[in-house]
Amino acid sequence: MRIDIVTIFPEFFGVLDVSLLGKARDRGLIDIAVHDLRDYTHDRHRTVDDTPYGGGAGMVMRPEPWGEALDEVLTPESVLIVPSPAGERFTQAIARELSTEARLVFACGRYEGIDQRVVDYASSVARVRELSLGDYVLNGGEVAAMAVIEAVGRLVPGVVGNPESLDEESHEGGLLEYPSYTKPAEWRGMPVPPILLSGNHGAIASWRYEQQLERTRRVRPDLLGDS
Ligand SMILES: CN1CCC[C@H](Cn2ccc3ccc(-c4n[nH]c(N)c4C#N)cc32)C1
Repeated sequence: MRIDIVTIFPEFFGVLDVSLLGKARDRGLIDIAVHDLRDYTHDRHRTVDDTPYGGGAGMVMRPEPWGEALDEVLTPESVLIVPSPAGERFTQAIARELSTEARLVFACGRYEGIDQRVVDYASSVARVRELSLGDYVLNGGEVAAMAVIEAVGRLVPGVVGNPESLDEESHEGGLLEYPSYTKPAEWRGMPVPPILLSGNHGAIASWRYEQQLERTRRVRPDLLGDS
């Protein structure tokens, strides 16, 4: 998978050189390139924003630099992901969809957002998905892009050592994950649930499924279609 990120804060993505995704990059499973939007400006001040038509607070990101940047990184097979509070809610199902794509491009906006004509133009040359992390307002798209890249990247075959672990985690199969325990068998007076020490793998699987149902009913009844 090839990932291109366009942003005015390229240094924000330095963390992608470490941890699981860093190893995936070293192993050639994921190729990530970060592009500074200001490299696609041509004025002395490398200006990326301007005042909004129609008035209103804040500044809007100019279309010209974005057009030049996306001309360079978008291909017909790309999916352009535009983080936005007005986007569709990002979910594990969308992460799975995106993990099968060959090329992802992230357009990280700032200020009050990107001139709408950039998304409109990009939609004529590639698939575009405006995605939201959730119903709250961030200051830009970088945090959301990082979250999507991590959620998608870990689903790329070969990135996670034990692919079976991906099947039992939260939001796979529509349920939250079961609670996990490790040594010691008792800690601060709290024992590990005895079933987990029984060696009875069928009973352990049943207990874990019941734990998933109970936790989902308690914390996220909406996932079960309950109001
Ligand atoms: C006051 N204004 C309102 C409009 C957005 C302005 C900041 N901003 C500029 C670009 C941009 C991209 C994403 C998000 C964002 N916020 N919340 C989420 N779930 C997001 C996601 N994905 C926010 C963003 C601030």
